[in-house]
Parts: sequence; C-alpha cells; structure tokens
Amino acid sequence: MTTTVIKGGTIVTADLTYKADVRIEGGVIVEIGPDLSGDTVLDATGCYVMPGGIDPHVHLEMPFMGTYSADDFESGTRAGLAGGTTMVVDFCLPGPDQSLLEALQMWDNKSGRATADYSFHMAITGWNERIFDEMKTVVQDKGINTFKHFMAYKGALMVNDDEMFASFQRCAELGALPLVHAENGDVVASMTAKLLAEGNNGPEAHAYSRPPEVEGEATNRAIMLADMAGVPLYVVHTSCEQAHEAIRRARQKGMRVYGEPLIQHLTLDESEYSNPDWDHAARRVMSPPFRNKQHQDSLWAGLQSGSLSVVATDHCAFTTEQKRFGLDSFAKIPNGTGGLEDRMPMLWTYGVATGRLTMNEFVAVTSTNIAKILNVYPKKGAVLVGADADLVVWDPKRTKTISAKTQQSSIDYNVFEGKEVTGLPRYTLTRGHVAIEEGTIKTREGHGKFVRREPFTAVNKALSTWKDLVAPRKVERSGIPATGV
Ligand SMILES: NC(=O)NCCC(=O)O
Ligand SMILES: [Zn+2]
Ligand SMILES: [Zn+2]
Repeated sequence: MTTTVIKGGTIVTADLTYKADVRIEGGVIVEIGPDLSGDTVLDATGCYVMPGGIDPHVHLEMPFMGTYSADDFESGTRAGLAGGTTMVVDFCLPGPDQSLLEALQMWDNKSGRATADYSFHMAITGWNERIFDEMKTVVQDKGINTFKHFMAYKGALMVNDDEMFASFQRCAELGALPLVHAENGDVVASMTAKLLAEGNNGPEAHAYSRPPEVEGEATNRAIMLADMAGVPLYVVHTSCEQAHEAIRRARQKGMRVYGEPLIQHLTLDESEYSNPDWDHAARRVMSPPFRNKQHQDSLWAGLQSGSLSVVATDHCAFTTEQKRFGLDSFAKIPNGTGGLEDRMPMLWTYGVATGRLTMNEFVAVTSTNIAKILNVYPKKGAVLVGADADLVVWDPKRTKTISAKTQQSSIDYNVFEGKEVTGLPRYTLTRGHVAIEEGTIKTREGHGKFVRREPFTAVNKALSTWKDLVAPRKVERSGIPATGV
C-alpha cells in the first residue's frame, strides 16, 4: 500500500501544538513522529497540520420554498474541501406524511456524488406512531443519532410543542440528540402578515419579521422542554444575545445544551439589508437574519468562554434568479446563504488573526467539538493514529480576496464578496486523498462516504440516571384523615 507523509509542519489540535510529521496509509493516520518517510511527501513547512473542518449544518439540494438549493453534494463538498472542510452533515427532510426511511432513501440517492465524507440529521416534521417507530430504526440501523425540529416555517416544516416534546422524549429513550431551529413560528407568521399588509414587502422586512426576541423565546422554550424530557439539546444557528443568554444560563445550571453560531452571523451584520440594491439584500435573506454588532460581540464571547460550542455555515445557497421569486414579497424569497468554502478562512482571519481565538480553539470549534457532539470522535476531528486522514495543511500566510468568480459553489454571488482572507489550505486531504493542492482542485466525485454515528451512551445515560433519581414519586402515607374532620 502506498504511503503519504506530511512533512515539516506543526500539528495543531484542540489541545496540543507540536512539531511532527504524519504518515498516512489506507486513508488513515498510521504514525505521528519526527523524520517520517513515505512514497509521497507533502511539504508542510511553515504550515499547521490540523483536523479537517466538519460543518455540522448544510443543506445540499434542499427542497425548500418551492425550489431546491443550488449546490448539490458534488459542488457543496468540493466547496468545503477547497476551504479545508472534510465532512458535512446534511438534513434529511421527510415530506408531509412521508416515511422517515423513504426520505432517507432519497437523501442516500442524492449523496452518492459527494467528494468528501458526510452524514445526515433526520428532521421530525410531524408526529405519529410510524415516526415514533421509525426513529428507532433510524438510530439503530441507519446510524443517525440526531433529530432536527423546526420551531419556525409554519405550515411547512414547523412542529408544535406537543410534537416536539414527544420527539424529545423518544430521543432520550434512543440515546439520540435533538436539534432545534429556534424561532417562534407563530409570531413570525403573524409579524410577516402585518408587515406585508402595511406594504413592507422588501427583503429588509424579512429581518423585521424575526427579531432577536423571537429566537430568544424559542431557544429558552426548547431548552426547558429538553430538560423536562431529560435529553441534551443542540441549538442550530444561534444568532443573538437573547438565544445565547438562554444557552449560557442553561449550561450554568448544568444542562447539556450546545449552541452553534454561523460564520455569517459572526462576520456580517444587519446593515446588509439596507443596501439599496434589492438583489444584494435578498441574497442575504436567511433565518435567523443577520444581527447588529452587539449580538456579534456576544457570539464571539460565547466561543471564547465556551458557552457556544461550534461554528457552522447552514450552507443553503440559492441563485439570484431563485431569490427573485420574492420580488413582490419577502416571504417568498428562499431563505438561505452560502459559506462552506469560506467558513475556515473567514474564522481564521476574523478569529485567530485578530486574537479573539487561539489556534487550538479554532480547531475545537471548527472540528473537534463537533466530532465529539456528533459522536464521531476520534475517527473524525482528531490528529491521532487510527483516525481518518481527513486533514488540512493550513498555510497561515496564504491570502485571497473572496470572489464569486473563483468560488466552487455553483451560485452567482458570494455574501463575503471582497473580503480579504489570510489563512488557507495548502493541502486538504479526505481519507488520505489529496483533494486540494495549492488551490488546484483534485476532488473525486463519489469519493465521499456516509459516516455512521452510533447512539450516545455517556451523556444520555447520565441524564436518565439523574432523571430517575429526581422523578416525582407518590408519597406513601400510613393513614388518610377522614373527611369532614
Ligand atoms: N437558515 C435558512 O435561512 N435556510 C436554511 C434552512 C434553515 O436552516 O432554516
Ligand atoms: Zn434553520
Ligand atoms: Zn439550516
């Protein structure tokens, strides 16, 4: 078997920084140490050798708002690899009354073209006995240990509290982790109708329809329901202080709640929606919307202090033509923005290069924490013997100006257009295959494999032990006083 050696670099993991070479054979790391040799040598002089990024939140070829997101598993994973991301987790979305297993078959068919490894979260978009039963098969046979709940998108993907609570309880039984899109969908629907009735139909009104309170309330509600169900909780695209506050408070009380800010919310703000160019504003319409600088500061502080756990993209890219479906009403603009290629360079530039994050914290929030939360560590998210050789050789001096003209994503614009980033992959390896070499794309369609994720044991077991211990119990009494005394 041929071997590849990454030579002369500094290994940076979530907890260590040290000089060593890395030898790869059969797609996995087989040796780490000084002066290693191999058939192919990749020069890492002046570079950091880090676990490849994991993006836990992407939507490739997503059926949404009357169309499909434009990047598929081929272009999406190619964009990821170009920016140092070696694994993505997409969302399987069953249609109304569709079987979870049937939907999963559809997602399996789409993902065959992936150039990097991937996994799925399963969405719970309704509640009935079949869903209850199928959740077990999804966890135990299909290798999916996370279930997504949309508290918004009323009339489409949204679930109500009773459905969500039932699903959370089922997750607790199965050793699965529930995820929530936390926005109060009823309030959003009501505010949307009011704004439109008042003639407020431009893209900026999308942001007016979902203020931070809408997100803060739903985040807090989901946390309380998860606590009552005795299950940990993962809150996707945490964008504001109100939601972060709820997560922070819960964690301080000992609850296992994970918050996921997006690179877009960390680096872009609400002023984008005031742009006089309709297309410019509409291209940035997503839920939750971009916020102000105070919210951004809160998110950065959360990453620094550990109250927020991971940085994702929610990559859900629509072309300008698709965004124009909403020319007469913001409610018809497909929600979503891209970011897969830019997450790691943007976070390095605005996080590590500014001193907000250490290199080790960068690795933690882009890869290792995610691998641990999703239960794929140390196969993924680690530089260890036996781990998959999903690695990025990161050149901290390499620069570029982000531009739609040179991006891998198939859409015609980039929300980070014109941003200068410093820190880019010299090489990106997916299970040992060098997919990116100095900006040259060498991805292989179909190389990506589904990553099974086994049910959680430790956290769910600890929680259910505690829940049993503190469960309400009938007080046994020796005698009951006679009535009327
Ligand atoms: N975030 C967004 O606007 N679009 C993708 C779907 C979702 O995550 O809510
Ligand atoms: Zn969402
Ligand atoms: Zn999403």
